[in-house]
Amino acid sequence: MEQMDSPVDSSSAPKLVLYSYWQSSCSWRVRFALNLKGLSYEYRAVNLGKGEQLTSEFGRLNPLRYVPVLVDGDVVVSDSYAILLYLEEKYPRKPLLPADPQLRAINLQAASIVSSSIQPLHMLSLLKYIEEKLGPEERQAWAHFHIEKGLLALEKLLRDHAGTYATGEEVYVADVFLAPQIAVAAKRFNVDMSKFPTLRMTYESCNALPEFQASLPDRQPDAVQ
Ligand SMILES: N[C@@H](CCC(=O)N[C@@H](CS)C(=O)NCC(=O)O)C(=O)O
Repeated sequence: MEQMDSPVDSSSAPKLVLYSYWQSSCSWRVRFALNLKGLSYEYRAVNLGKGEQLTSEFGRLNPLRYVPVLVDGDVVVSDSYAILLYLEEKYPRKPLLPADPQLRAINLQAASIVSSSIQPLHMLSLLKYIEEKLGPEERQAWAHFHIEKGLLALEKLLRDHAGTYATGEEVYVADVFLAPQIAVAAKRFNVDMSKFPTLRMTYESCNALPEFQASLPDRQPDAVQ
């Protein structure tokens, strides 16, 4: 596994370690959140293509064998949703959840739709399985159907709350989960984002942020150009 530093400020201690894969949207969420909070971290690449998640070393960190995993001293947290909530409590600067209960619930709901009802239905291992059992066309049709279903729900959820970002004028956890998901939908699965104007607009706002730019897959140390 490669070890490199993230491009963000290096003043915070103790040093956080993020196990990540450049193309993983779940890892991307955490990279974006760490950057928004201005937290520096050591990047440890886990090459999912080469099966490095299956090593016994990685299995000790996350028995589910998925990235991301965050290590903060003695604390090991896997699952991007749990990591986000951990970061929010441990490092409250630049809050990623709003104080208003309704807005907070909408942010959590949006993050949950991405992490429970979209990404798990197009994850690599599942799509490989579908392709093996049913063929490449079914793989693409399955992914498209579930991504569009989730994005439509998000479009409806957010259209009355969005401002520059998903729930107003501040970047919150809804954006942290949405922006990588939108990029993957459009670039990897050719989803037509013009059907989701609110989501597309929030993506463009995130894309303009240096914290998001630094979290892009091809800016990571393990990226293959
Ligand atoms: N709910 C988990 C999902 C983690 C997950 O699915 N990670 C993917 C990359 S985005 C993975 O490690 N896949 C490896 C595999 O499918 O073998 C999270 O949000 O962190």
